[in-house]
Amino acid sequence: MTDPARGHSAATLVEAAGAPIDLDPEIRAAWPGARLVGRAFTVQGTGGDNLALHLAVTRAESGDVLVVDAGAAPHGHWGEVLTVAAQARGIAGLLIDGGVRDSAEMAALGFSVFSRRNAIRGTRKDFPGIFGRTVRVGGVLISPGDLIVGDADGVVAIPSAQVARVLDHADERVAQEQRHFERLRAGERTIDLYEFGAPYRQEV
Ligand SMILES: O=C([O-])CC(=O)C(=O)O
Ligand SMILES: [Mg+2]
Repeated sequence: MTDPARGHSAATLVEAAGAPIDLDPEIRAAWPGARLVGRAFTVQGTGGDNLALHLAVTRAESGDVLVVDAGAAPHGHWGEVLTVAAQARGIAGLLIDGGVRDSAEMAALGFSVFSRRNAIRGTRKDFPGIFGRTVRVGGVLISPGDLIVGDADGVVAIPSAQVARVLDHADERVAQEQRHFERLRAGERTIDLYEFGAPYRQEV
Protein backbone atom coordinates (compact mmCIF):
# COMPACT_ATOMS: atom_id res chain seq x y z
CA MET A 1 0.00 0.00 0.00
CA THR A 2 1.39 3.38 -1.02
CA ASP A 3 -0.58 5.51 1.50
CA PRO A 4 0.97 7.55 4.15
CA ALA A 5 -1.72 9.68 2.54
CA ARG A 6 0.25 9.44 -0.74
CA GLY A 7 2.52 12.30 0.31
CA HIS A 8 -0.22 14.91 0.05
CA SER A 9 -0.18 18.11 2.07
CA ALA A 10 -3.03 19.02 4.38
CA ALA A 11 -3.84 21.95 2.09
CA THR A 12 -4.12 19.72 -0.98
CA LEU A 13 -6.37 17.33 0.92
CA VAL A 14 -8.75 20.04 2.11
CA GLU A 15 -9.13 21.27 -1.48
CA ALA A 16 -9.59 17.72 -2.77
CA ALA A 17 -12.24 16.92 -0.17
CA GLY A 18 -14.51 19.81 -1.10
CA ALA A 19 -15.82 19.63 2.47
CA PRO A 20 -14.83 21.19 5.80
CA ILE A 21 -12.35 18.56 6.99
CA ASP A 22 -9.85 21.12 8.32
CA LEU A 23 -9.40 21.60 12.06
CA ASP A 24 -9.27 24.93 13.88
CA PRO A 25 -6.04 26.64 12.70
CA GLU A 26 -4.99 27.02 16.34
CA ILE A 27 -4.24 23.27 16.31
CA ARG A 28 -0.58 23.38 15.26
CA ALA A 29 2.54 21.25 15.11
CA ALA A 30 4.29 21.24 18.50
CA TRP A 31 7.64 21.54 16.70
CA PRO A 32 8.65 22.79 13.23
CA GLY A 33 8.70 20.18 10.49
CA ALA A 34 6.40 17.67 12.19
CA ARG A 35 4.23 15.65 9.77
CA LEU A 36 1.47 13.42 11.08
CA VAL A 37 -0.22 10.64 9.07
CA GLY A 38 -2.31 7.76 10.34
CA ARG A 39 -5.69 6.40 11.36
CA ALA A 40 -7.40 7.82 14.44
CA PHE A 41 -7.50 6.00 17.77
CA THR A 42 -9.96 8.26 19.60
CA VAL A 43 -9.71 9.23 23.25
CA GLN A 44 -12.31 11.20 25.17
CA GLY A 45 -10.31 12.76 27.98
CA THR A 46 -10.95 15.69 30.26
CA GLY A 47 -9.05 18.95 30.64
CA GLY A 48 -6.18 18.94 33.11
CA ASP A 49 -6.08 15.14 33.51
CA ASN A 50 -3.95 12.72 31.49
CA LEU A 51 -4.63 9.23 32.90
CA ALA A 52 -6.56 8.53 29.68
CA LEU A 53 -3.39 9.17 27.65
CA HIS A 54 -1.28 6.80 29.76
CA LEU A 55 -3.95 4.12 29.17
CA ALA A 56 -4.40 4.95 25.46
CA VAL A 57 -0.72 4.30 24.78
CA THR A 58 -1.26 0.72 25.95
CA ARG A 59 -4.49 0.23 23.93
CA ALA A 60 -3.69 1.79 20.55
CA GLU A 61 -2.13 -0.25 17.76
CA SER A 62 1.07 0.33 15.84
CA GLY A 63 0.53 3.03 13.21
CA ASP A 64 -2.38 4.68 15.02
CA VAL A 65 -2.61 8.40 15.72
CA LEU A 66 -3.96 9.17 19.19
CA VAL A 67 -6.78 11.71 18.73
CA VAL A 68 -7.68 13.28 22.07
CA ASP A 69 -10.32 15.69 23.28
CA ALA A 70 -8.75 17.24 26.40
CA GLY A 71 -11.18 20.13 26.58
CA ALA A 72 -8.68 22.62 25.10
CA ALA A 73 -7.16 22.87 28.58
CA PRO A 74 -3.88 24.78 29.16
CA HIS A 75 -2.05 21.87 30.77
CA GLY A 76 0.84 19.69 29.62
CA HIS A 77 -1.20 16.56 28.96
CA TRP A 78 1.67 14.88 27.08
CA GLY A 79 5.44 15.03 27.32
CA GLU A 80 8.72 13.21 26.85
CA VAL A 81 7.82 10.17 28.99
CA LEU A 82 4.62 9.44 27.07
CA THR A 83 6.46 10.08 23.80
CA VAL A 84 9.07 7.42 24.57
CA ALA A 85 6.31 4.99 25.63
CA ALA A 86 4.31 5.67 22.45
CA GLN A 87 7.30 5.26 20.16
CA ALA A 88 8.17 1.94 21.79
CA ARG A 89 4.70 0.72 20.76
CA GLY A 90 4.85 2.10 17.21
CA ILE A 91 2.21 4.80 17.69
CA ALA A 92 2.45 7.25 14.79
CA GLY A 93 1.75 10.48 16.67
CA LEU A 94 -0.65 12.57 18.72
CA LEU A 95 -3.42 15.03 17.88
CA ILE A 96 -4.84 16.71 20.98
CA ASP A 97 -7.24 19.53 21.70
CA GLY A 98 -5.31 20.70 24.74
CA GLY A 99 -1.74 21.54 25.74
CA VAL A 100 1.47 19.50 25.62
CA ARG A 101 4.97 20.01 27.03
CA ASP A 102 8.55 18.91 26.25
CA SER A 103 8.30 20.05 22.63
CA ALA A 104 12.11 20.20 22.22
CA GLU A 105 12.40 16.59 23.39
CA MET A 106 9.56 15.51 21.05
CA ALA A 107 11.39 17.19 18.18
CA ALA A 108 14.65 15.45 19.08
CA LEU A 109 12.81 12.11 19.18
CA GLY A 110 11.01 12.87 15.89
CA PHE A 111 7.56 12.16 17.36
CA SER A 112 4.83 14.17 15.64
CA VAL A 113 2.45 16.02 17.94
CA PHE A 114 -0.23 18.53 16.98
CA SER A 115 -1.87 20.43 19.82
CA ARG A 116 -3.76 23.61 20.69
CA ARG A 117 -0.77 24.99 22.59
CA ASN A 118 2.40 24.23 24.45
CA ALA A 119 1.78 24.35 28.20
CA ILE A 120 3.88 23.28 31.15
CA ARG A 121 1.26 22.93 33.88
CA GLY A 122 1.04 19.35 35.25
CA THR A 123 -2.07 17.18 35.19
CA ARG A 124 -4.16 15.03 37.51
CA LYS A 125 -4.29 11.27 36.85
CA ASP A 126 -7.90 10.46 37.78
CA PHE A 127 -10.11 10.11 34.68
CA PRO A 128 -9.48 6.90 32.74
CA GLY A 129 -11.05 8.22 29.54
CA ILE A 130 -13.37 6.66 26.97
CA PHE A 131 -11.90 5.02 23.86
CA GLY A 132 -13.35 4.33 20.45
CA ARG A 133 -16.08 7.01 20.44
CA THR A 134 -16.43 9.99 18.14
CA VAL A 135 -14.63 12.99 19.66
CA ARG A 136 -14.53 16.69 18.86
CA VAL A 137 -11.00 17.99 18.26
CA GLY A 138 -10.30 21.43 16.83
CA GLY A 139 -14.01 21.87 16.18
CA VAL A 140 -14.28 18.75 13.99
CA LEU A 141 -15.93 15.44 14.85
CA ILE A 142 -13.40 12.61 14.43
CA SER A 143 -14.30 8.91 14.55
CA PRO A 144 -12.10 5.85 15.01
CA GLY A 145 -10.34 4.99 11.75
CA ASP A 146 -10.59 8.46 10.19
CA LEU A 147 -7.41 9.50 8.38
CA ILE A 148 -5.42 12.27 10.07
CA VAL A 149 -2.87 14.33 8.15
CA GLY A 150 -1.01 17.24 9.76
CA ASP A 151 1.82 19.39 8.50
CA ALA A 152 3.19 22.94 8.75
CA ASP A 153 -0.12 24.41 7.56
CA GLY A 154 -2.52 22.57 9.89
CA VAL A 155 -4.50 19.36 10.28
CA VAL A 156 -7.25 17.58 8.35
CA ALA A 157 -9.39 14.61 9.43
CA ILE A 158 -10.85 12.63 6.51
CA PRO A 159 -13.83 10.41 7.36
CA SER A 160 -12.84 6.79 6.69
CA ALA A 161 -15.57 6.30 4.06
CA GLN A 162 -14.19 9.29 2.10
CA VAL A 163 -10.49 8.43 2.17
CA ALA A 164 -10.15 6.67 -1.21
CA ARG A 165 -12.15 9.36 -3.04
CA VAL A 166 -10.25 12.24 -1.45
CA LEU A 167 -6.81 10.70 -2.07
CA ASP A 168 -7.66 9.96 -5.72
CA HIS A 169 -8.92 13.52 -6.19
CA ALA A 170 -5.77 14.86 -4.51
CA ASP A 171 -3.60 12.85 -6.95
CA GLU A 172 -5.51 14.50 -9.84
CA ARG A 173 -5.12 17.99 -8.34
CA VAL A 174 -1.37 17.60 -7.92
CA ALA A 175 -1.00 16.40 -11.52
CA GLN A 176 -3.05 19.34 -12.77
CA GLU A 177 -1.03 21.82 -10.71
CA GLN A 178 2.20 20.43 -12.19
CA ARG A 179 0.78 21.22 -15.64
CA HIS A 180 -0.17 24.71 -14.41
CA PHE A 181 3.36 25.32 -13.09
CA GLU A 182 4.77 24.59 -16.57
CA ARG A 183 2.37 27.05 -18.17
CA LEU A 184 3.04 29.74 -15.55
CA ARG A 185 6.79 29.38 -16.03
CA ALA A 186 6.16 29.79 -19.77
CA GLY A 187 4.51 33.15 -19.03
CA GLU A 188 0.77 32.42 -18.71
CA ARG A 189 -1.28 34.13 -16.01
CA THR A 190 -3.18 32.55 -13.09
CA ILE A 191 -6.26 34.55 -14.11
CA ASP A 192 -6.29 32.71 -17.46
CA LEU A 193 -5.54 29.25 -16.05
CA TYR A 194 -8.37 29.53 -13.57
CA GLU A 195 -10.68 31.12 -16.16
CA PHE A 196 -11.72 34.03 -13.96
CA GLY A 197 -14.42 36.33 -15.36
CA ALA A 198 -13.65 38.15 -18.62
CA PRO A 199 -13.48 41.65 -17.01
CA TYR A 200 -10.49 40.55 -15.00
CA ARG A 201 -8.73 39.10 -18.02
CA GLN A 202 -8.47 42.26 -20.13
CA GLU A 203 -4.98 42.86 -21.41
CA VAL A 204 -3.23 45.47 -19.26
O1 LIG B 1 2.69 14.20 33.44
C1 LIG B 1 2.68 13.41 32.48
O2 LIG B 1 2.24 12.25 32.60
C2 LIG B 1 3.11 13.90 31.13
C3 LIG B 1 4.56 14.13 31.05
O3 LIG B 1 5.10 15.02 31.68
C4 LIG B 1 5.39 13.25 30.19
O4 LIG B 1 4.86 12.45 29.43
O5 LIG B 1 6.63 13.43 30.25
MG1 LIG C 1 7.32 14.84 31.87
